[in-house]
Amino acid sequence: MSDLINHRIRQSWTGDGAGAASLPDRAVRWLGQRIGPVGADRGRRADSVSNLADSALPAAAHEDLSALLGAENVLVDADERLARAGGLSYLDLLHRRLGDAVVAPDAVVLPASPEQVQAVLDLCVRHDVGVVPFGGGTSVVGGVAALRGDKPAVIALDLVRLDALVSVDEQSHVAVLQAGVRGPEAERLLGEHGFTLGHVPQSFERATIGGFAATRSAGQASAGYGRFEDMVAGVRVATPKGEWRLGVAPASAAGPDLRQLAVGSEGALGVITEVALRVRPVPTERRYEGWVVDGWAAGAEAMRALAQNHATADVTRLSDVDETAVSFALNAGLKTSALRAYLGARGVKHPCLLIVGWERDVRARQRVTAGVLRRSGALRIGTALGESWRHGRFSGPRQRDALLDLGVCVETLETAAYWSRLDDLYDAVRAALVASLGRAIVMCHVSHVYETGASLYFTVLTSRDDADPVGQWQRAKHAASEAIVGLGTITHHHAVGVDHAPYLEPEIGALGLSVLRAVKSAVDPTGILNPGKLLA
Ligand SMILES: Cc1cc2nc3c(=O)[nH]c(=O)nc-3n(C[C@H](O)[C@H](O)[C@H](O)COP(=O)(O)OP(=O)(O)OC[C@H]3O[C@@H](n4cnc5c(N)ncnc54)[C@H](O)[C@@H]3O)c2cc1C
Repeated sequence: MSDLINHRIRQSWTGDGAGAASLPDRAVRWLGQRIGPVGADRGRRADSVSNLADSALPAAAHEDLSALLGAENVLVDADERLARAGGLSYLDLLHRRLGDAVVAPDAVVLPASPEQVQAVLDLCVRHDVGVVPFGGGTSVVGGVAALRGDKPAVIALDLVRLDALVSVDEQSHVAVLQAGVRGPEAERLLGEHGFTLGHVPQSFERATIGGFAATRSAGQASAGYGRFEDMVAGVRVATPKGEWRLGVAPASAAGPDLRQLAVGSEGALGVITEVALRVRPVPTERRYEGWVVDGWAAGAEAMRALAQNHATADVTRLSDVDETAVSFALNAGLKTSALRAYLGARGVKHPCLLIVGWERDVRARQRVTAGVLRRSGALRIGTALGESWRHGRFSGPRQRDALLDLGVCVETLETAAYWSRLDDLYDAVRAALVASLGRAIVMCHVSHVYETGASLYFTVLTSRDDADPVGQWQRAKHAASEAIVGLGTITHHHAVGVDHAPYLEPEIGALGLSVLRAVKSAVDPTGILNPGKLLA
């Protein structure tokens, strides 16, 4: 099939462009001055995709899957296959925008229960068909790429129909959700019982419970609610060797915690069908504040002081000088010139924005946090800035679409390190990106803090190199990854997928890798699960 007109293909966060943000003219001009040519004529979207191969799903497998799930839940038409052809990284979106050939799964399969997921796996073992577990498809590391490995065909096992709240143990504060429930629906279902998960990554609107667990996701409020793995009390996992259920008590000394083999398994060790989660009462009050600190080093010290004095807010976040400047420049709603004047009058030369937000025990905790921040030299700007951040907290992906439309290469990468290495890591990654990209804005924030260290989340904006747009980002990403090795982790929350697989061994060692391979061969001896991910 060639030159297929396809409206389902995901060229953006919003898919068809509805709901996409647009950037004010002055922001576009400001960007052009900083990174070179940008403009409406540079972000063309293809309305066609070339060379989508016909489905290679063997007829016998198709028949068996249809008998199991009903023909309407085994989709082989191009639209459905293209809609699951990869995730949402810059390169994923770029390939589709440019109309490049895409690799799509041979079929999309929609089981409706954990039992059906298990039966699909059994069937795929018999027919030797690869399986890509597909949640919200928001992976930015190639986690849902339709790779076949040594298999003749691969299906996307979309968990969208596993959309139920299974149970709520109100006494223990544990709820069981099926894997395909998306972030907002999880909050709605739990909210009916007076609970919240408090897991709000920027991909919240689309990503799923199963995807959060499979990638060790971290939400914007991780300082208060924990990373997703901290919330996981138990898992139900389908594997080619049968079902695995783990998690019978809040804590256990019965050997290594095998739940952690499912959490972060990225679809390579099993399909997570249900997750038991620690939940908390819905907050009755919230307060978000903006603070400013002078310079990145002072900001990082303030974050460390908060973490080590147990004074973090539920959201605790620091932007570096460049990210602060960009958010002032791109955010038309903020009265940024007045703010700059105020900061100048207070002697702040290199403003770095700090956002802190509390969702329980607000008054008492706010006093503790504020005390540490003041001692760290930070200035409170007020709740307007904090609330403005809270309201725009999910708008990043829409702004990314608007930037892609202008021909901007925009991508993010993340890592984490101990406090003693954080500055070195920050400098090394920045230097690698700038050396590779030339004229670029490289900005960073800390949004996940621990007593022992913090994450670093870099965002890069540069004018797209039309002669070699893919190579432009691949070289920069490689340079940044090389800079990370030895100083921090190759991924703090985006997971390994395809993109980080070459860097797994330097991080966990050859022995670590062989332990993971041994586990894989125990649960998936013929290697049908997510070929080429995690363990490339
Ligand atoms: C704009 C944007 C912002 C983001 N912000 C954040 C953020 O703030 N924090 C964060 O942690 N991540 C973030 N991400 C990354 C991504 O959203 C997370 O990795 C998320 O956890 C993936 O969930 P998903 O349901 O979309 O999974 P998918 O993308 O569908 O899958 C991700 C991986 O998990 C596997 N998988 C999915 N479901 C299952 C299952 N049920 N069983 C077994 N394996 C499964 C897939 O095979 C794949 O390898 C962001 C991504 C984007 C595009």
